[in-house]
Amino acid sequence: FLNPLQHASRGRFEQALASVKPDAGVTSSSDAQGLPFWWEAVWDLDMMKAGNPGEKVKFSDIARVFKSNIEQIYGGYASLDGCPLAEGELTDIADGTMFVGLQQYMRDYGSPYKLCFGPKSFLVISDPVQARHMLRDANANYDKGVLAEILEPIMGKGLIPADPETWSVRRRQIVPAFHKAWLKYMVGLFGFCNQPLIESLDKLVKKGGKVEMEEKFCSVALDIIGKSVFNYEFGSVTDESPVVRAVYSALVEAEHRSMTPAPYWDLPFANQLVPRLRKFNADLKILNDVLDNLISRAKQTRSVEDIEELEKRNYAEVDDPSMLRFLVDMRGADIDNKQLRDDLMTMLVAGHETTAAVLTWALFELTKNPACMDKVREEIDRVVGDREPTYDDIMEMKYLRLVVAETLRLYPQPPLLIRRCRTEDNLPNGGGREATVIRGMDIFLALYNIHRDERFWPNPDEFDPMRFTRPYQNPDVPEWGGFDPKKWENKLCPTEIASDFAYLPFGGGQRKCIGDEFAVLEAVVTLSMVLRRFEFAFDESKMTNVDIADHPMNLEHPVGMRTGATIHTRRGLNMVVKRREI
Ligand code: HEM
Repeated sequence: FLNPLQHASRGRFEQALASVKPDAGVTSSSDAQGLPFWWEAVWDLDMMKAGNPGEKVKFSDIARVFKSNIEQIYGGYASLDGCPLAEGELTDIADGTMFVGLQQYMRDYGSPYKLCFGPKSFLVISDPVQARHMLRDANANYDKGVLAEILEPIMGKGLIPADPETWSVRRRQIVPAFHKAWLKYMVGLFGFCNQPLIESLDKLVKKGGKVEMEEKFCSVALDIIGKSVFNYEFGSVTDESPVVRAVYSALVEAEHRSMTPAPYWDLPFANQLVPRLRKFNADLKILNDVLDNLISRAKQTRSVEDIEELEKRNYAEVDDPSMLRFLVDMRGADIDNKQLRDDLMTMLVAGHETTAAVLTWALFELTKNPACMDKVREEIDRVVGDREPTYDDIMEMKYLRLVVAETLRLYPQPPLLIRRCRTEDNLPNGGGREATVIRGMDIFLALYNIHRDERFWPNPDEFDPMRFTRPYQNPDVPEWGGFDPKKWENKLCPTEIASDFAYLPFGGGQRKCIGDEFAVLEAVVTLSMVLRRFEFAFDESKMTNVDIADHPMNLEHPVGMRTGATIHTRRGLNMVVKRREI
């Protein structure tokens, strides 16, 4: 449908424009960037089509889009939604550093702007008021769009990609699994799972001390998530089994897909013919077999209980404290095998690399900031010493929790959230401009941009964990409620509420991360155990000649590290480690 339209419309509309304004000065920002306006109409129609699967785009829609585009071009706007257009290079999305480019566009165009990659376009939102609207107030108007399509082969209908109907049933059943008694028990498990990491670092110290810490953190996070979610021992810190390789391969493919604009995996016979897809499918089978096995075993020993009873369990006496056990035992829970597997797979993917990324960046920032490192160590020495930390210790180590929070502000992983508009919606202006989001529009919510915007975070690029203890208001953005430390007083970490949606490492609103507390507890335990025992310095021999301050998230970074966003190309956090003298 769209191709002939593109060809036919090109000449006619350019002619039509010329006759209306024969020597018109260029008024549309899209024209100013060399994008012909008919493309915008095609994009807008393409959105509507995507938002309407199975339904034909009506003639009235086509007429409306073209009329509106012509009006808006002459009214000085660029596209149907009234947003300026930015033109992207496809390579920007393929190399995993797209969010750095998105920040530059935000400085040029504000929020929102429309980013066009060849035939595809995304509305990019970089404003807390608009984020609050989309994530919380008008959440029902949006779904996971492109993300759900990409993740479906791996996570099926797990919570992250789930459509709103599946999501509302599953979320209600999974939330109780993260109850307080379980989280407290998990803290002990985190300490236990960190012991092999300590031993492995000790061995490396004896061999000269060179270590790639991102890989180590990935391994410990995998061991933790395997044990806590389905009581499975990956043992990845000490070994690399075929199952561990299969997990990494599935993660790599998920990453790759999330940055590949063309869904080549959907092409006929691609799964049989493309070697990387054949490997991916084989790895996914290994993983699914393991999960299916664990699920059948858990179901064979099912002992049904009410949620209230399950939440009161004495975990010290429970054989299998895993989340799988809880979900299987819950009375009235939907325990369809496929759904359980999708949920477990989702936890595995969601809870592994994200935590590994925050650990990696925290160590990176602390190594760069010795004064912060000293403060962290003073706290760990005073509160925990050589013990394994408890839940109460973590509550007492406020500075270390703030270090984790500040790391998540500077390096949110994921750096953007993806949505698709289900019903036409109007965005408030906030600190940007009002816009109409048309049905089917794909959206990037650029967390990285919001987290590093000086209108919401003074000295935004500075690593300053104590910023979360200071209130902040900005009268220039009256719709934004500011940052209020009192609003997170009884929580583990600052929240989206305390920052009125300017701090969103775990998202916000109804689809907020379900594992946020789990992740912070895990990060604090791991950092406190590692930093108590070891000293780290950057491995100079691995550095490139690119200035450290230039591109903190760039591929050419001196330590070659990025967030887990592209595991397959990462070069890791190369360090020299030695035992700490206490
Ligand atoms: C530092 C670690 C983590 C970060 C930064 C993080 C970040 C996020 C973000 C930003 C979202 C919202 C996605 C969206 O709105 O599109 C999310 C959702 C989710 N996360 Fe996490 N996450 C982390 C750890 C975990 C852990 C440990 C688990 C599970 C054990 C987990 C499970 C989930 C699930 C199931 C969702 C989907 C929730 C829903 O849609 O209802 N995450 N996470």
